[in-house]
This record gives sequence, C-alpha cells and structure tokens, in this order.
Amino acid sequence: MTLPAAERKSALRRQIRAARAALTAQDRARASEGLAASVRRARALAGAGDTTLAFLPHASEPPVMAALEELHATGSRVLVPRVLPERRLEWVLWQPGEPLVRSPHVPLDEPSGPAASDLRPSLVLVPALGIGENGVRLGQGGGFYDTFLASLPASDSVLVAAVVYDDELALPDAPAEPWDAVLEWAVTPGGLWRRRPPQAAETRVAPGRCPRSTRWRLA
Ligand SMILES: Nc1nc2c(c(=O)[nH]1)N(C=O)[C@@H](CNc1ccc(C(=O)N[C@@H](CCC(=O)O)C(=O)O)cc1)CN2
Ligand SMILES: Nc1ncnc2c1ncn2[C@@H]1O[C@H](COP(=O)(O)OP(=O)(O)OP(=O)(O)O)[C@@H](O)[C@H]1O
Repeated sequence: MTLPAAERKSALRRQIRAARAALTAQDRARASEGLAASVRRARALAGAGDTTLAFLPHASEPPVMAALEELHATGSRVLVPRVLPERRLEWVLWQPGEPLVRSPHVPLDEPSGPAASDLRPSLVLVPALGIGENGVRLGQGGGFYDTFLASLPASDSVLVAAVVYDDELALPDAPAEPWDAVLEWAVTPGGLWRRRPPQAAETRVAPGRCPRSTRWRLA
C-alpha cells in the first residue's frame, strides 16, 4: 500500500538531509562555484529589474553564499526571507556581513532590518530539498514557500528557480500535496535547468538533459 504523501515527504527529507550531511568540504566548495555560475546564467535570463529574492543557506543547504555575494557586488538588489507567524514570509534587504538574529519561529538566523515594502523580483531562488520530475517542490516542511509563491503575481518576467544539488533534481516519485509549488526552473551546481512540457520532451532528444529525465534540460 502507498503511504500518505506527508509520510513519504518525511522519509525523503530524512534521506536527502543525510546525503547532504555526508558531503565533504571539497564537494561543497565545488558546488559553491557551480552554483555561482548557474545563478549568473539565471540572472542573465531573468526579467528586468535586477532584484533577487534569495535565501541565506544554513547547515547543509546548497552553498549559495558566494552567488549572493557576487549578485550584491555586481549591483543586484538582494532580499532574503524572514519568517512570520502563520506560514508567512517577509523580505529584508541583505548585504554581506549583515548582522543576523535567531528567528523566534524556526531554527534559523535572519536579518533584523526593516521589511521591504516593494519586492518587484526579477529572480527568485527557492530553497528546496528536492524537485520532482514533474516540477513539484519538496521543502523543509514549514509550508512557507508554498504560501509565498502562490501569492506572487503571475508574470512572465520573473524567473522562479529551485536551488538543489544535481542528484536532487527530477526525482521520479516526488510526493505531492495539493498546495505544493510546481517549478519550471532549477539552479544546481551543474547548471540552470528548465522543465519542458511532456509532449515537447518526448519528441526531441537533445544534449544537456538531466540523467534521470527527458523533461529537464540545460537552459
Ligand atoms: N535558508 C533557508 N531559509 C529559509 C527557508 C529554507 O528552507 N532555507 N525556509 C523555507 O521554508 C523558511 C524557513 N523554514 C524552515 C522550516 C523548517 C525548518 C526546520 O524545522 N528545520 C529543522 C530540520 C532541518 C534539518 O534536519 O536539516 C532544524 O533545523 O532543526 C527550518 C526552516 C524561510 N527561510
Ligand atoms: N496552502 C496550504 N493549505 C493548507 N495547509 C498548508 C498549505 N501549505 C502548507 N500547509 C501546511 O504546511 C505543512 C508543510 O507543508 P509542506 O510539507 O508542503 O512544506 P514545504 O513546502 O516542504 O515547506 P517550506 O516551503 O517551508 O520549505 C503541511 O503539512 C500543511 O499542513
């Protein structure tokens, strides 16, 4: 019998966190460089405005700090989330060296500056533990990004990309619940990936596709 999605998500989260925790410092240094290049590519394809909604990586999350520093150094406006009650996020302007304080809601350190009133993102980097073949996102389990992404006005000019390791992209049996965000883009150390509709994927064989999937292609 198939377990309920929530239980399958918990098992998958445990498995992915354990795999992340086993990475060496050298693995992470290499990933950091790859992620910086992939974020550069995402920024180049993103819409006008040059505002990135990012996240400060904690513990074993993919090391995007070098990418954020580069965004900041080259003039992008970088905002990071702060957790509010009731699964809500607000966004705070970030710069390298920004002092952080412990969140009263989740085990994370966050900036304490004023919340930005005007987001206008061109690029959204979404933390994730895994992304399904069909684009469904597995997060840390708070439901924060599902709520936030659902509130973003639909726009062709915003590039919304999950940030995961390469072997966490295109998971074949990712559990999905009705509220889960489904993403079209992913940033990994190996590149910037875009998910194609099923028909397009089945009729074409192109280089640069994800090893587990004909639907995710390098962009
Ligand atoms: N860097 C980062 N910031 C983020 C998120 C995220 O995923 N990554 N979030 C995305 O929604 C929000 C915070 N959500 C969170 C939800 C649950 C836990 C949590 O319970 N963590 C546990 C287990 C982690 C582990 O075992 O690795 C803990 O730290 O004890 C942390 C953050 C907003 N900020
Ligand atoms: N739109 C929603 N309606 C009702 N409940 C929700 C909704 N979004 C999230 N939840 C609740 O939040 C919990 C966590 O959701 P889920 O496991 O999808 O989080 P996640 O996407 O992994 O987390 P995060 O976005 O914080 O990384 C769910 O168990 C559910 O109870």
